[in-house]
Amino acid sequence: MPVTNFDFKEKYRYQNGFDSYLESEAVSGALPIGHNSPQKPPLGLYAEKLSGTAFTAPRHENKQSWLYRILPSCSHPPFVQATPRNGQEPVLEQSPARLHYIPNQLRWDPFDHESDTDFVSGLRLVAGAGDPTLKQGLGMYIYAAGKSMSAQSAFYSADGDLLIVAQDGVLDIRTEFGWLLVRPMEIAVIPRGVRYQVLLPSGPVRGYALELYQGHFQLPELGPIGSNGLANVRDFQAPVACFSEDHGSIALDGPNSYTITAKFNNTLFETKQPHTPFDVVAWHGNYYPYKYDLGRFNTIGSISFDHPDPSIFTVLSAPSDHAGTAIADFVIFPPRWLVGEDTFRPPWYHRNTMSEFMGLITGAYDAKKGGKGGFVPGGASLHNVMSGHGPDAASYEGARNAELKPQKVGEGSCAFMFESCLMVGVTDWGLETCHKVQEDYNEHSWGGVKVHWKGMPEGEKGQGHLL
Ligand SMILES: O=C(O)Cc1cc(O)ccc1O
Ligand SMILES: [Fe+2]
Repeated sequence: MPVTNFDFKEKYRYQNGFDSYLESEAVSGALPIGHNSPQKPPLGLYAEKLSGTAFTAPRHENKQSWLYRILPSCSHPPFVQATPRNGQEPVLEQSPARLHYIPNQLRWDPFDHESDTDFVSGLRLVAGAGDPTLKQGLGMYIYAAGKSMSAQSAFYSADGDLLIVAQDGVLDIRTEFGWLLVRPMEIAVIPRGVRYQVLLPSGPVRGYALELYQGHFQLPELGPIGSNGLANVRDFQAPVACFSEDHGSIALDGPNSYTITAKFNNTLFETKQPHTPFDVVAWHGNYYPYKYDLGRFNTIGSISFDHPDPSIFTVLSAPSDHAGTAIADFVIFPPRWLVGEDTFRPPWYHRNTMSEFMGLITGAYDAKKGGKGGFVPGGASLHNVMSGHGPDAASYEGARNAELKPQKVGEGSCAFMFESCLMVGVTDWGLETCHKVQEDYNEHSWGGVKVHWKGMPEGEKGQGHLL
């Protein structure tokens, strides 16, 4: 029987901090002191470095971790392209030629739960931009899984960092660095290359994910807000080291074999090895998986007038090379007080040079009706570059006529947005195969917008500027 070092009370201990330099050892003395790679690391472990940036990246960007493990991760036979399992395959196709770039506003009904998939086979690329081979762009996913990944398996992506937004069901994520329990209203980030396994302790799961092909998520600058607010550094949680001792002694295809699946240029490859990939006894570094509870977000807004830009609700931001312009911002709309005087309080009508993919974790969104055919938990919308959008007609009329008392909006609800500076293409799956696109989205939302124009003031009638 494989031996693991955790007792269940200890399993979900975390270390706190964002982009911190952390260290953790499951057995005391496993971390070398004053060295990264001694001639013989403690306890007979191998030292292995995991780089999340170029060796020469500037210090403030540099990301790496040192793992002290029973066997190095290279000890496996060559990868071969994975064959479909029970016809259940993830939908990952992202060649720009296969994506549909369309200016229409799109909205999806809640995506289906699935029973036969695990986290990997249940990944569906809905939309994306760029190319993982060039380390440019991003992919936007829905996941729906009904089964845990096999205890003898692990997955990693060479394509990017994966931000997971849990919408329904609990994910128990075993990583090389230790465990993360991710519940609805929590998010997790699994950096490029980190091996992990997703277990479902309480049944089927569904949620959203964003894969970032370039750079890493950062906390947004706070500017005049000051040194606290929005997502605070100490509320990000990283695992503690936790390992299995199953270093294997039987044949590669024997019952004790571990399957490692790699996502490499949006194609899955597999290999089998006799030893567990979860054999990291200790680690130190600033390149690690982490989770964050969205309930801890310190929401900030206007206390005078006007509706501010949604950038004040940014949890994490992945910048492009151009200051202030993100490849991906992860933005949430949590419960908050609105007090603006003489203000139209919901989002204004707008067109944006950025593209906006939105999802709803729970509850309702203040600019859109819920219910059948509306914006519903587990569904999504996409307002691409310069596609006009804003409150649906009923929400507009409601807010236009509302008495402007202090009002708590979004109680018990949370919508989110993946906002990108890139034009986003939609996959065949997102447009056709999923059968969730709402054909009447425009009509349903804006078909009923009324004319409120009062006509030319008396003295102006008949003037030449009306053509
Ligand atoms: O379109 C949306 O619903 C998202 C959004 C919200 C907001 O408060 C301001 C701008 C914006 O794009
Ligand atoms: Fe918008």
